[in-house]
Amino acid sequence: MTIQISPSILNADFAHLADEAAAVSPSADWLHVDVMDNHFVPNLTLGLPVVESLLKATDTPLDCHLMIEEPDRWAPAYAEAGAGSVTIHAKAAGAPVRTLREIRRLGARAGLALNPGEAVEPYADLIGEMDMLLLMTVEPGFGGQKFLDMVLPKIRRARELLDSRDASVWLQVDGGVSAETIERAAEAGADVFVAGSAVYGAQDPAGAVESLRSLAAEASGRK
Ligand SMILES: O=C(CO)[C@@H](O)[C@H](O)COP(=O)(O)O
Repeated sequence: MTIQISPSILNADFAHLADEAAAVSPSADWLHVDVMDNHFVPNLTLGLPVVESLLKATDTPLDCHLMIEEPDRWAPAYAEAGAGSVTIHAKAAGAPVRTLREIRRLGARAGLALNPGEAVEPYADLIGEMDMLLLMTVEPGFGGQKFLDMVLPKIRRARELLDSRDASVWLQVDGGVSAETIERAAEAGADVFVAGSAVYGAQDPAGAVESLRSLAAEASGRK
């Protein structure tokens, strides 16, 4: 599995999203879009109209992370609009299997997300329904939080579980990922890294993406 970096635009300048996308586009594998509804998480960000505009403004595929209630109702529209990946939260979904299948049917990669305190084992039977498992390494809602080391054992368990069922499923981590923490997450088995402040807080966002990629590749022994 190759190392992939997905800069989070939560930490970008929302008044200049097209420019912010362009600032990482030579290096980033994805652009991570945090959709928050102020119900599932205590923050409100953006929704489908902004995603539709962003899709026209960049060639970098969008990795839409839905931190919303009723993802079963809303997720298909993001896939239909052209997002490359759509991730729903397991505990918010009433019918996760149906929704993951619908996301795939509409041509996007389907992701399932777990908060730091949620175990991975109850979702083992859903592995065949997903293209990516997202393990939050902070409580969802805000950028700039501290990486939670307590999630590392879960990353290791998830990696083993995924490899034993379907090694093609990506393992994403999101929250507090930086030059100081990415090696620990990569060693534990993550292969897709969301980074907000570590990229958009840097003088050279594209350079920061490349530095993170090198650190993760070195730590994991993968390219
Ligand atoms: O989903 C979230 C926060 O809920 C993340 O995507 C953050 O936007 C990541 O920001 P940093 O922790 O990297 O600053």
